[in-house]
Amino acid sequence: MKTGQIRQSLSGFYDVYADGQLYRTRARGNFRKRGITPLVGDQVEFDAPTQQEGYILKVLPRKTELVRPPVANVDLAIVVTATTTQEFSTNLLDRQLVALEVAGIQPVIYMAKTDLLSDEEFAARQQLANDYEQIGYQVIIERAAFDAHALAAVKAALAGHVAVVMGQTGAGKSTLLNHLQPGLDLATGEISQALNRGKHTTRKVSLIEIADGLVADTPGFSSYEVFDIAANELTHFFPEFVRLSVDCKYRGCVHINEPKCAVKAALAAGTVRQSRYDDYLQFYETIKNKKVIYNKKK
Ligand SMILES: Nc1nc2c(ncn2[C@@H]2O[C@H](COP(=O)(O)OP(=O)(O)OP(=O)(O)O)[C@@H](O)[C@H]2O)c(=O)[nH]1
Ligand SMILES: [Zn+2]
Repeated sequence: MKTGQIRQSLSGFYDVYADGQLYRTRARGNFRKRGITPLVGDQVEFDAPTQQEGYILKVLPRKTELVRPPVANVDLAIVVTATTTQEFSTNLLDRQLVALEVAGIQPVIYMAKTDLLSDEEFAARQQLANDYEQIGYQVIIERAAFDAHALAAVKAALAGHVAVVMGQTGAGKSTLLNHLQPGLDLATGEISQALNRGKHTTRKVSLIEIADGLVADTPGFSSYEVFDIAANELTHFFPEFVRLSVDCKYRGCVHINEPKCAVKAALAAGTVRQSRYDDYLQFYETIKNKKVIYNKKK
């Protein structure tokens, strides 16, 4: 028996990487009955008499599980964010960041399309990037799109991680992936369409090695409309609020109507970004109004 990682899945076959090579395997017959679908990214135990005829015996517990793309154990997401005025919104960025925080996936923000900005607009985006770095997020922003600096920064961020590239339709996900892996030849502007054809579309999903990391070759995207959390938990997914809230007077303070709230004090002092607080309030209301049922997974 060997242990390895599924690097590609295609029509019932799973290519498992172990000891420097790939083994083509299938899932055991009883997996389907038990409702187990191996995913790319899974760590598995398998038997393989030859490199062409292996069987997956067991899927080891997953750290994370994404639906789009269907990849397990992703621990990092490159959030491709188009910076042009028409496309950029802090609200969308914050929604993506909260969704990733909830999923337990570390975000890295990649500011795309900076070449389309005026110097003034670029300076404003740099300021914004600074604010997000203060919060604790890594932000990659370069004046020239896809120059050596920007790509080197992305590669360095990927090291040691299983990553996925995400972002809005048209943000530049495929373009970034193509730059990271020349030869990948993802059709730009077509990925979302392909994904939208329906959940039954069987797409090949692979993890590709880039520098010292692994990246899903299929970008992910989502509307990030609802978070699977209760409104009073939302504060846990704003890292700057987490740090401040130890000084809120009330335990469990949600920083809205409570007196002596450290988050509101920081907001008044200008150390918390107004747009972050506004987005927090909006998400809070959305979660409340949708009466999202809190179903804790563990
Ligand atoms: N000028 C400029 N154009 C870019 C940049 N990144 C992407 N684009 C263009 O923006 C359009 C959309 O880029 P894609 O890479 O297809 O975007 P995507 O996020 O993969 O989009 P979907 O597949 O629809 O989800 C394409 O026409 C790209 O050429 C950039 O950094 N600068
Ligand atoms: Zn508070």
